[in-house]
Amino acid sequence: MTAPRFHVLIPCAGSGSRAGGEGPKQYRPIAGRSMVAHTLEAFRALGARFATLALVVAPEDGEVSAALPHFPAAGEQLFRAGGPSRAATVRNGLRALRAAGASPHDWVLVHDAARCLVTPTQIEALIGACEHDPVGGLLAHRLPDTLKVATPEGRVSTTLGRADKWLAQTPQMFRIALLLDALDKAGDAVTDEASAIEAQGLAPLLVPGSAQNFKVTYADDFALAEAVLLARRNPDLS
Ligand SMILES: Nc1ccn([C@@H]2O[C@H](COP(=O)(O)OP(=O)(O)OP(=O)(O)O)[C@@H](O)[C@H]2O)c(=O)n1
Ligand SMILES: C[C@](O)(CO)[C@H](O)COP(=O)(O)O
Repeated sequence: MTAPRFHVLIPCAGSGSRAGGEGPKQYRPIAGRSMVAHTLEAFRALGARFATLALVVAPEDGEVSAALPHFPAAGEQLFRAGGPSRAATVRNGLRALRAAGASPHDWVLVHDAARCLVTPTQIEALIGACEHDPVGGLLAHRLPDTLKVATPEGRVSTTLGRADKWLAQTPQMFRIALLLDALDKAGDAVTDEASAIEAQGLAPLLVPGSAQNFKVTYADDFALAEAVLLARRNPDLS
């Protein structure tokens, strides 16, 4: 069998409702460029590591060309195949990847457009930890805070032990055929790829990520993301 290749799939078809503001959050400027431009840059920095770098946007998307003027370049694909949920977007993107020539046995790294702080070092760490693993895995961050369970009235009902709790991040890396089959069976309720794999009775590998690889979700996350990106440009601040 030929060696598996690595593909990147970036779901970029969300509406960003929790972030508020005008238009989908992934196209809003952070530190001088669109959020998704920063996301893409982290993968482009790894050059020939990836056979395909694909972005999945909504069919009616009218902003991606302005947000990413030099996309798609060679080895890059724009799929106008976003769906109503993140899971649907990823499923449609995986099918488009297969139609574009990716093999069932190849690896795919699925990464949120909204995690614009991921670094090439973190991506390489995930690949290094997973490429010989029988299941695959995900970047994740050990829960740093005490974890409370709430009552419907907004009071604490109990406190959970945190030693075995991790925050799921992306990229999440699995074989294409395994992931597509798992997502087909899981439906739209799963919020990440690992959940679909878990539902098949498999145990994805947790690979330590970083608190900085957070998902820009709420309005005040933009300022934090911008501060981190600017600090990385200025080593005196980082
Ligand atoms: N139907 C969807 C929903 C989400 N996403 C993508 O999945 C990633 C993570 O989703 P998140 O940012 O949490 O979702 P949004 O839908 O953008 O935001 P919200 O849930 O606040 O509306 C983002 O890159 C988003 O663009 C997608 O491609 N298709
Ligand atoms: C995939 C993810 O980023 C892992 O934390 C997250 O589950 C996306 O979920 P959301 O419901 O779209 O925020």
